[in-house]
Amino acid sequence: MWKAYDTLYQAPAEQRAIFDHGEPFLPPSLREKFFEMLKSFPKGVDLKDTIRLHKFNPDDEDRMTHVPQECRKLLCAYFKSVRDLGFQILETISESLGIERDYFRNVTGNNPELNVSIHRYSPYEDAEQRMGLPVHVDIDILTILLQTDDVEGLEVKKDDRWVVVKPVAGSFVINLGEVIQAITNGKYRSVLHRGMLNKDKVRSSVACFLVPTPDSMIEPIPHLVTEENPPHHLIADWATYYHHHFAKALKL
Ligand SMILES: O=C(O)CCC(=O)C(=O)O
Ligand SMILES: [Fe+2]
Repeated sequence: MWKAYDTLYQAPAEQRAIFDHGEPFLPPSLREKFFEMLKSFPKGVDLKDTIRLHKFNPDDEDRMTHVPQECRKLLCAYFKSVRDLGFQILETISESLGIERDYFRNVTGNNPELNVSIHRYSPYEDAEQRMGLPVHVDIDILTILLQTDDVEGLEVKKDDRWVVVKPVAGSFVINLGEVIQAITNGKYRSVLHRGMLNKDKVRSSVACFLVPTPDSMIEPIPHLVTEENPPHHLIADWATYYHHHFAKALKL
């Protein structure tokens, strides 16, 4: 994957403009408001560059003519494996809940498409302004994250403290997204996290997001809803849920 990363980042601006979705994966109606909000973010935000592949279907290599030819095969092979790993983890979670193995995959529309964020965090001296990616939870089903082996930066909130997720060579970080939390009615929780800059090294990460199809209903598994534990989240199709999430985040 790192070879493909280099190819993507070395691509000339005109070519990058074609394959890079550019802005975050937002509902179109909220884009303007989001960009306004971005202006108020701390300076450190400018020190992260992100290439975004939106609705990336690794089964569709032949139709991927916008992606640099030299890394097309590699990207498809990598994201196919990563998607499979994600589906396997979902099956394991299903087993732990006593539901059919392919429950999550089915209720989220069996989506072959992924969203991908390929981050490059530049080094930054000023310790006060080190954040590259602001605090958030992933608004997807599940995220499979590859990070540079030897540079720390990812932090998760645990018991009101920020804890560094130390890179382990040859491993992925798995983040549960808000969709898992909604479907399991809080039994599995998504975690607050952020991406910090390093004082003297570049840090890179590749986040692969499993997402529902727009018309999938996001609703809790019936046996996880009780009188004491009513539904925690909005029950709606994914397009509505997604819009609602960002509207709330942007305080609309
Ligand atoms: O760079 C990282 O380690 C975090 C990336 C991330 O959280 C995201 O893209 O949602
Ligand atoms: Fe994230």
